Amino acid sequence: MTLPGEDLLVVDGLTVRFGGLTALHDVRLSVDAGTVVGVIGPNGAGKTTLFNVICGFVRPQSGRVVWRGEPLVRHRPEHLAGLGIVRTLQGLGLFAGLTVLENVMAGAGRHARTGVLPALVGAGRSARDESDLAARARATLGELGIADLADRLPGVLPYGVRKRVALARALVAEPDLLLLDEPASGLFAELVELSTLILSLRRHMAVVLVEHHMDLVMQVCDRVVVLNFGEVIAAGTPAEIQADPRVAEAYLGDPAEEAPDA
Ligand SMILES: Nc1ncnc2c1ncn2[C@@H]1O[C@H](COP(=O)(O)OP(=O)(O)OP(=O)(O)O)[C@@H](O)[C@H]1O
Repeated sequence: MTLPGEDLLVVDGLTVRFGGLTALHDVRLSVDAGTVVGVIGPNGAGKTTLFNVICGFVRPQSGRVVWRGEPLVRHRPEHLAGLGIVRTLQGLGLFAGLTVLENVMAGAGRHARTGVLPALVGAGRSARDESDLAARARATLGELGIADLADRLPGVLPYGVRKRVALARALVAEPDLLLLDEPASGLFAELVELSTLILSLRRHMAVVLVEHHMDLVMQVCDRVVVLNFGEVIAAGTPAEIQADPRVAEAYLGDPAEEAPDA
């Protein structure tokens, strides 16, 4: 158990190159238990690459990811849930042939005693495990206001509801660190609820939030890290970031983006 205020995750001097392109250059950040850290920056700044390194999808040329004081060495995405780290995907990644409830149960991660495939069909879990997990999955759907949709297939549901299902699947794993990849995209009416939810998560886990929606970032984050062309150009509280001229300048170069003081 990591206590509030302790570094849960440290990203130390990460550099990632794709051919001649430097996607991340000497990136450092740390995430304390019980905090929400925002990672923002214009398109192509390196936010997704940073998540991909933390998750083990991309190997850095140099630098390291330290989890609970231990460097993650050759870790792979499938090991993450066992470590207590869960990521939501921009593309949602729900299983079309499984109900909402089954999709959420498939996220049980380190609490499932078996691998993903047996877990999907329920093999290898006792009836007791199965019913405990189903109860937890239903409770999580209830917290997100969609318990009544447990038996539906995700494909027939609106995008905003599918996003909640994907979030429920991440939360049912009870991670210590949740990597949230653009949770607000495609949501318009539900931003207040989303910010309330993210703030409530801090009681149980740390959150790293990649998000273009600046109102949400500024409302929910304890600290914000700003990437531009793969480098950290600013880090601080939301108020410090909003007042930082380097940040405004980075966004002004990209009129399609929403600047932090918008
Ligand atoms: N697999 C890859 N191969 C080559 N270049 C890549 C690869 N992944 C990312 N890049 C490049 O690395 C840079 C950083 O991309 P990344 O997707 O991390 O940025 P981002 O901040 O997440 O952008 P966005 O906000 O548009 O999602 C970009 O120039 C991108 O084109």
